[in-house]
This record gives sequence, C-alpha cells and structure tokens, in this order.
Amino acid sequence: MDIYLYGCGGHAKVISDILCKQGRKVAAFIDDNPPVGLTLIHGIPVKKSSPEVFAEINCDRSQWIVAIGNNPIRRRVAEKLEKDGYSFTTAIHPSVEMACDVKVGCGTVIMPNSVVNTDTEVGSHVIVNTGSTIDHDCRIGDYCHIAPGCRLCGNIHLDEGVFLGVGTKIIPGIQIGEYTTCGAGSVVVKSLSSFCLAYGCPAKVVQNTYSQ
Ligand SMILES: CC(=O)SCCNC(=O)CCNC(=O)[C@H](O)C(C)(C)COP(=O)(O)OP(=O)(O)OC[C@H]1O[C@@H](n2cnc3c(N)ncnc32)[C@H](O)[C@@H]1OP(=O)(O)O
Repeated sequence: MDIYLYGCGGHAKVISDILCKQGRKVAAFIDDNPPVGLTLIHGIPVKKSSPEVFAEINCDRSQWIVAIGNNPIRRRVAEKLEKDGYSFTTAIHPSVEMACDVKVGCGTVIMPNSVVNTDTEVGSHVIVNTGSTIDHDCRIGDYCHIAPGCRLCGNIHLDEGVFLGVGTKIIPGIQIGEYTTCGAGSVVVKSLSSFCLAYGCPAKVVQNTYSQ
C-alpha cells in the first residue's frame, strides 16, 4: 500500500517521521497550496493537489492520513477523500504505551510518548499529540485534537472535534461537547457544552459560539 499525507506542514512532517519509525514510507505529500519552492520533505515529493495528481493514485493501492491540525478542515478533507473512494491508515509511534483493548479509528495519529489506558476508545481522524496521556474508560470522538502534554483522567468523554490546547488537564468524569476549544493550560473541572471557547484554571467559558 502506498501511503499519502494530505498536508505538508509541521504536523505532516511529524506523521511522516512516525511512519518511518514504523518502517513505512510516505509516497507523497499532497497539499492544496504547498509553499512556493517546497518540492521535497524528508526526500519525499510534495505535490499540489490536482485532478491529474489524483488520477495517478489508485484507490485500491493507497491509504491516506489527513495531516492537518485544524479539526473542521481535517474533517472536510477526510470526508471528500472518503467520498472519492479512498481509505485511511493510522500512525502510532513505537514509544506509545497503549492498553491491549484500546480501540483506535482510521486516520488517527498518536505521537511519541503518549499513553492511552484500558477500555478507552479513540475515534477516527483524531490527533493525540506528543506526550499526552488519556486514562481508562475515555471516549475520544472523531476529529478531536489533543495537543501536546494534555492530561485526561478516567471516564472523560470528548464529543466530535474537541480541541484541547497544549497542557490541558481534565478531572475524571467530564464531558465536553462537540467542537469546543479549551485554551492552552486549561484545567477543566466542569463539563462544557458544544462550540465553546473555555480557558483558565479552573476553565471558564469565555465564548459560547466559537469557531475553531
Ligand atoms: C505541536 C503543536 O504545536 S499543536 C498546536 C497546539 N496549539 C495550542 O495549544 C494553541 C492553543 N491556543 C490558545 O490557547 C489560544 O490562546 C486560544 C485559542 C485560547 C485563544 O486564541 P485567540 O482567540 O487568538 O486569543 P487572543 O490571543 O486574542 O487572546 C485573547 C485574550 O485571552 C487571553 N488568553 C488566550 N489564551 C489563553 C489561555 N489559554 N489561558 C488564559 N488566557 C488566555 C489572552 O491573554 C487575551 O487576554 P487579554 O485580552 O486580557 O489580553
């Protein structure tokens, strides 16, 4: 299977490195607008997305990861690729500590030194970024992004598209509604509804209609 990454920024480079550590190699980075002059990353070609480029990529012999950090954009691109018949793979760094029974959806990436504990389910197209820990019995919805160094206690439920900024900490049993954002360093001690922006210690809602 040829592996393609949609995106060519820093996040895409990290995923390419994880795949390399797993002994897998990216065939190409595909991007809507690659920076002028960027033709190679890690010696791998960077191509501008076009019908001609896609015509060369066989659905049955390729797998994708959408390597875009923004949750709504990642969702839009993943849905388009899926509609066009493409499928997705995961990238899980060899240093990740994951309980035997953890379920991980397609397109999800788990960065170095993260921990995912028993009976947790991680959805599709999720980013568990560097050194984050997710404890037992958590439910992480599709398209969530857990930024570096977050700490999730047990029994936490993140709905689709939640973004946790770097170093967010969440006490047990909390639920966070879809596409809510927790700012860097938040300490979440009460459940949050959907489409909010919250931050601080303890985290307070500062906007009720926030777009990521
Ligand atoms: C590998 C990687 O790099 S993954 C990427 C991970 N990225 C992150 O973790 C980024 C997280 N982003 C944040 O925390 C951002 O500050 C956000 C999303 C919460 C808010 O961003 P913006 O809307 O642009 O807020 P802005 O910078 O204008 O700040 C507005 C006010 O909120 C305050 N504020 C912003 N973020 C926070 C925060 N996390 N905690 C406390 N206060 C904050 C600012 O100090 C400012 O206060 P002031 O008006 O008194 O000066």
